[in-house]
Amino acid sequence: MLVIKQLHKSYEDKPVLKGIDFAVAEGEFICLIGASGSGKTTLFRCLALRERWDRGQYLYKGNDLVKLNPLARWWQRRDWAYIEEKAVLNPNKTALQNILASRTKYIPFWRRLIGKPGVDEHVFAMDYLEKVGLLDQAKRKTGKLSGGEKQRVAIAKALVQGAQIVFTDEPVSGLDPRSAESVMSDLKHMNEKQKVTVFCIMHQVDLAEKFADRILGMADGKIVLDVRGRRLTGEERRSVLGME
Ligand SMILES: Nc1ncnc2c1ncn2[C@@H]1O[C@H](COP(=O)(O)OP(=O)(O)OP(=O)(O)O)[C@@H](O)[C@H]1O
Repeated sequence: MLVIKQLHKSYEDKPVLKGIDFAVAEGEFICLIGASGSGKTTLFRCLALRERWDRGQYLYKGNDLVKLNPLARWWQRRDWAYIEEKAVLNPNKTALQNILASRTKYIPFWRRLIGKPGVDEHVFAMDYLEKVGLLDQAKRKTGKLSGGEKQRVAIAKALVQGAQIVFTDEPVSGLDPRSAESVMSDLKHMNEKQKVTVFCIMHQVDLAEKFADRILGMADGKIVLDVRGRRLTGEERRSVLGME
C-alpha cells in the first residue's frame, strides 16, 4: 500500500533522515523505536506530509505523493490522522464536542451553520466514545481529562474522521502502566476492527512487542531493524537503544 524509497531530509544542512527505505501493507500495526534524536518524529512528519521531503519517492496506492501539488497533498492528508504526544484537543469543549468537530466534512453545511449536528451524528460520536471506554466522560471538558483519556479521545476522533492511516507520536508517554495499556488496546482495536494502518512511536519496547505486528528500529537517521511477530533480542535492543 505504501512504499518509501530513499527518503532524505536535512534541517539547516544537517542530515536527519539518511536514505530511508521500507514498504507497508494495509492494516499493519507498526511501532517505531529508537534513541532520542535518531529521527523518529522527523520520519513521521515526513510520512504524514507535514514536512517537505528533500529527496525520495513516496508511493501510496500507485501515486508518488512527493510529486503532488499542495492542494492534492492537503486532500490526501484528510484521510490520515496525526496524533501528537500531547493530543491536540480544544480544552474548553467536551469530549463529544471535540469529536463532532472532526466530523465537519460529513455534516451538511446548513447544520454546521446553525451549530446543530443532528441526532445521527450525535449517536455516531457517542458510539466511538464508547469504543474507547469514555462514554461516561462524554460531557466533560477535555481540559479536565487525564493524559490517557485525552489520547483516547484523540483516537476516537481519528476513528470518526474515517482515517485510513493513523500516525501517533509517543501516545503513552508519561502515562501510568494501566493507562498506557488502555491506550495501546484502543489503538490495537482500531487497527483490527477498522483495518486502520497504525504507525506508533514508542519508547517502551515491551509494549511495542506486545501490540505491534512489526517493529522498526531507527539509529542515526536510518532504519536499522525490521522485525515481525517476535520479541527483540538483547543485541537488537542495544543496536537501536544503545543500552542493556
Ligand atoms: N525543526 C527542526 N529544525 C532543526 N532541527 C530539527 C528540527 N526538528 C528536529 N530537528 C533535529 O533533528 C534530529 C532528529 O529529531 P527528531 O525529533 O526527529 O528525533 P526523535 O528520534 O523523534 O527524538 P525524541 O525521541 O527525543 O523525540 C535532532 O537532532 C533534532 O534536533
